[in-house]
Amino acid sequence: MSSNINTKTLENCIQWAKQNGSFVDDKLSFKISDKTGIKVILNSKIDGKNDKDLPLISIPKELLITKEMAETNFNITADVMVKLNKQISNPNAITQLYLSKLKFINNSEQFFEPYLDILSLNLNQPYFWSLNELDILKGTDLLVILKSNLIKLFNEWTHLIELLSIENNEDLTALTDNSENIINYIQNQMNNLHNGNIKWHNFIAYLWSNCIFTSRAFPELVISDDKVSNLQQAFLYPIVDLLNHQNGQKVKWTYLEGKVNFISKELDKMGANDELFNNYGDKSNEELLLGYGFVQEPNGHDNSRLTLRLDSNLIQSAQKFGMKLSNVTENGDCVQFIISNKDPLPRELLDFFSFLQKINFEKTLTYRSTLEGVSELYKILQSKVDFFKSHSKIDGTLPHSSIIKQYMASQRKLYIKSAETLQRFQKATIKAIPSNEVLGFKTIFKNDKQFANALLFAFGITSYEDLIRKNHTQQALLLWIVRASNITEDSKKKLPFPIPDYITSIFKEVSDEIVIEKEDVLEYMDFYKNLFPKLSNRIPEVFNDGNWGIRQFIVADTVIDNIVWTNPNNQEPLIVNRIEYEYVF
Ligand SMILES: C[S@@+](CC[C@H](N)C(=O)[O-])C[C@H]1O[C@@H](n2cnc3c(N)ncnc32)[C@H](O)[C@@H]1O
Repeated sequence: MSSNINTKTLENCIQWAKQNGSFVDDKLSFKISDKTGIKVILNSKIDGKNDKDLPLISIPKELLITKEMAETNFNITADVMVKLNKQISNPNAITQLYLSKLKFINNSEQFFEPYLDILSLNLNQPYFWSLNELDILKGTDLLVILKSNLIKLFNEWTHLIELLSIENNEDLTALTDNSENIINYIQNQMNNLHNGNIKWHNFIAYLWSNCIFTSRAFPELVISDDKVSNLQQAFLYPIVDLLNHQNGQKVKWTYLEGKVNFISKELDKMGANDELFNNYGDKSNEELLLGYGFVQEPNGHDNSRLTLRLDSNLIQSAQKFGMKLSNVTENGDCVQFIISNKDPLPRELLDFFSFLQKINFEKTLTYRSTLEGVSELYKILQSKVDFFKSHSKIDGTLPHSSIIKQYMASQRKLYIKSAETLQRFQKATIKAIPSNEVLGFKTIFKNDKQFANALLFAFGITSYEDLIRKNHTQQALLLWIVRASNITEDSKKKLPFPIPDYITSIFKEVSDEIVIEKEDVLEYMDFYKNLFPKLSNRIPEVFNDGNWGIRQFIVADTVIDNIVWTNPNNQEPLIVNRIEYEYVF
């Protein structure tokens, strides 16, 4: 973390806290590091505190920066308060504005000055990244959320200064609801911000305050029991906010006799020079990056949003069909699924993709629609893996290149995990189909010798593998489906293998319902003329037994749409009965 803080400002802040009634364990030292800014280190092992819940740091309430103080400072009347609550949903808005006032009005008499001095002007959240760096985020949800947060924050600030009748000298009308303009404004203000050369009521000051809050504030609930109506309401907690975060750390924040205490339950495992950590909560890398400007790797709490933009009618019909869709965007044309380390392949996502592949003949989700959905979903997950891979190859000299790379790598890892889980799901689903409800084309080729031999003449293929290699599977499948449709009770008995009844009955069903247009016939003409009457003349025992007219092939094609799924791993078509799919994972 780049920082404009030095050892002296840090030391002043600790002294200020101690002189004003704080307790800081003697065995804690405060250091500044290049990577993570200020951090807290153990000088030596701390005994006797772990089991007894004895605090390492205790801060009197007077040193906290709270909403109550902000309201007193701005003289908020009951009338304004009602309007504030109505127009601004962020319960910390007024406290953030108060923090800007404290930080950017130069006043060395100010009680909080030693604390304000350790709040860096140089923050790492992506809002402050260069245009080149933001450009790399194009196509990620991170950038979408960053932009929408900026729009919300700008509106919040506009309402706030209007309601409090604060005069602002900037003309920022062009920034309303325009994230590009807000981003350009931030870029133009960066130097001024870093030099502290801004007015406390400017939007850039408010953005800074907001980022200080998201990265350092503690929930008000710690100090006010159940009096807080909004769980997001927060306060600044000097000294304890110098602790960095590590996932999984066992810590406690307590409030006793007017002091807020920090307790660590990790001391037994720690010794001299170990860093003492806080725990900011179970956060994904996206939340950490936007809120705090860093990511954790590995991060068991990581997740990614898979956003699909679709026709809103389709989303509605999925819901009507009974699909559970927890995240549909307000305008109804986007649906989102959370891919997480704990659940890399949500059931909701699998079912939704099965629904998307369902055809009208299917009244339920079937094994076929589910497997077809798996194939489509796999392509999307793979394209995500490729996207995050190509986006991690970036210019290493950019100031935040290493954070960006870590973020892209962690997103990629999630999608790899999701795609691998999907492969396992596909295997399990194929295995779960009852054996009498599925027939693989490889088995057909092996059992129906007469047909397999006929293919040698039709396409010059010598084996099943040759058929796949020469890409004649679809044509061979069409021929075989027509053959199956021509099997009569009599000819059935002569075959050395059984043809499942569902194939013939679905063929009949499609044949009865299908309406064939002239265009359909034209589409099949070339294929048909290439093979017939050549095949019926040469191998009449196969291709002249029953009806081999062109209509049969048009029907067979629809039958394939109904009951065939081709495994993309080995190109084998599976003919699956139209039965309801059961989740087996
Ligand atoms: C509450 S402050 C902690 C003290 C902070 N290091 C400072 O210099 O004041 C939170 C900020 O510390 C940094 N930070 C905390 N934990 C970190 C971690 N595990 N890795 C990298 N940076 C971290 C981030 O910049 C974050 O916004």
